[in-house]
Amino acid sequence: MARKKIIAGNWKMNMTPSQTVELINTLKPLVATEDADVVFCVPAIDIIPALEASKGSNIEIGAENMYYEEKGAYTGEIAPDMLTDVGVKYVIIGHSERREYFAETNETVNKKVLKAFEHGITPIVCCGETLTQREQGVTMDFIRQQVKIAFLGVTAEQAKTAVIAYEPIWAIGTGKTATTEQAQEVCCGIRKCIAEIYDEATAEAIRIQYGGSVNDKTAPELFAQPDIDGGLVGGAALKPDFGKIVNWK
Ligand SMILES: O=C[C@H](O)COP(=O)(O)O
Repeated sequence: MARKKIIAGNWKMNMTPSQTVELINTLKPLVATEDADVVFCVPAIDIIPALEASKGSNIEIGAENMYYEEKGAYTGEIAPDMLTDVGVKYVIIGHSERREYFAETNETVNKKVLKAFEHGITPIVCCGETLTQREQGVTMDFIRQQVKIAFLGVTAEQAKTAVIAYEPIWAIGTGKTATTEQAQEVCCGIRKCIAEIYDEATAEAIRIQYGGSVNDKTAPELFAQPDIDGGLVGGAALKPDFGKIVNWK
């Protein structure tokens, strides 16, 4: 069974609501395709204008984060119901920037992943090693731990619909893309890890993205790899070139 590619933009903390509308109007015709799922993960305040602006297009809107409680005294957080109420289908969980600057751990990532599934939101679960870990030769050990904890308590049926984003931290926003071989090797390792946790059918179904300085030049070779099912794109998702990344073939 061929997996449909999923190409997502992670806008991070960029774009005001009015800039959001402008950017989506520019990108809408450029990202039109039936070959891939196209997702724009945007800051919370941009979600509603993004949904409005993308109406009638193939663009799905995702959130960049979500809390794992239903509601209550959690100042500044966004509840899953708030996302589903307006039509959000995806949420990025455990991005390395959330782990580094906002103290997210494998355990909070797991709670958020479970909560996302409970609400029918597809989590894009991020993992990835630091440069030191790569140099120490522990890349796969580290990532396997991240993935195993993130998926604790997740059923095989749920896992089949999940998205994992492999993002080597040293390649994020640095202009240093992992080589195609490095990216394929880790994505293949993640798929094997999913097969160990669940079974071959789940491993075959789950979609694994690569992220880290993806651009329109590197995307075609990366996305042609057998275990790379698309990308999670930061900087290049804010430019018209994102259209070329989406239509990489
Ligand atoms: O989530 C996206 C990644 O952090 C990649 O960002 P980048 O494409 O700007 O390196």
